[in-house]
Amino acid sequence: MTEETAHRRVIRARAALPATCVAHQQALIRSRVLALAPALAVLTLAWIGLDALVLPQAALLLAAAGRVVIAAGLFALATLGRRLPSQVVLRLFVWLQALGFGLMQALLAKHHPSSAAAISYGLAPFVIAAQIALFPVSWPQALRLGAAPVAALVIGLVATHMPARAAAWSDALLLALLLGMAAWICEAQLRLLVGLSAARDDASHDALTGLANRRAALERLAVERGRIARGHGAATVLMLDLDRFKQVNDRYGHAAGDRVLQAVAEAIEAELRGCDLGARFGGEEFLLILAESSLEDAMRAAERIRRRVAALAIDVGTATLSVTISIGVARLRADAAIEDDLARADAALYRAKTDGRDRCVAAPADADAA
Ligand SMILES: Nc1nc2c(ncn2[C@@H]2O[C@H](COP(=O)(O)OP(=O)(O)OP(=O)(O)O)[C@@H](O)[C@H]2O)c(=O)[nH]1
Repeated sequence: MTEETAHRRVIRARAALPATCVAHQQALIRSRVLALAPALAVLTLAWIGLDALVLPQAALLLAAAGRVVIAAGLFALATLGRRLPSQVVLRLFVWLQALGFGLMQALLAKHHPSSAAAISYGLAPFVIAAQIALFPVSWPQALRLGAAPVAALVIGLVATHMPARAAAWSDALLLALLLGMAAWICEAQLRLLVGLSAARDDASHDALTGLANRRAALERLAVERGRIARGHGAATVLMLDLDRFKQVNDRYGHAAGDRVLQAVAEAIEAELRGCDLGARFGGEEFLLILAESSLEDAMRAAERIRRRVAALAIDVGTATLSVTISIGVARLRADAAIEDDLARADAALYRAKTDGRDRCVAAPADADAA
């Protein structure tokens, strides 16, 4: 199963989980398993020292061999986990421990009955249940993961012939309680993550148009400029402004103006590639950052956007409106401040306005150099 498929499954299971949140969730799950697995492997090996204090020689050999196998599995998971979907990594993590320690207890019970209940093995289901609580997954997912410690407990109880005893029922009850609490904590973590993702989204997006906001655009400009300064590629900025937009507000009202801004934003978005960024930079001003594009590429893109917007028929309830835009285009330069390049794009936009609007103009220095 690919990471993409695993993502889709999670989204289906939790319809409200936004895609950005799923990415954070997957990253958290993976990083926690990759941090825990080697630590548990070392602890598992170190426990052989304690086994030596309480187990007879023959049982000790079996226990040590089992612990080495489990630790090797955990180390392997820590190494290979980066290449597997994080949901798979998490399932392997809990089932490896559950089956490993459960089978260990069963083997010890078979060959060395008095050693079976000795230190640690009986604790494994409870420790695994507590570990599940460390992951931000939905409560149904947490309960499904809970099948692993339940299996470990059943194997242990059957192997030590305890099912009929009161202690077995209290173990089962304790495990159910722990799993319920783990599921609750998992769900709480997931909700926190959803809230955090939404807050991050709000901080970087414009609420009206859904485009990036000014802050996100400035951050992206700094990244692009850094790339250019290191000699990687070229980038351009497009400063875009609606023509005579005040008249739209004055004639049709602010709500109609907002609808126009949304329609223009959609048109812009439709023309951008995945590597570009479209941002609402001010009231009716947009800033587009085109990655890996020369001035000629940018002028072609600007013209496409201008034509697309001019062709819009925007239904604002009381009327269907057409609007035009003017665009100033400038290259990002390695040896200039970002503010200077923005000022050049702005100057080109001003030229487009004074030349009659509904047109694209390249910044003078770029046009000369091109
Ligand atoms: N509906 C709406 N209007 C906005 C928003 N932000 C800014 N505006 C309006 O955008 C208009 C900008 O008008 P001006 O700067 O005079 O420019 P213009 O009418 O577009 O004229 P030119 O740019 O010269 O073509 C003002 O009426 C602002 O109130 C917004 O979020 N929603």
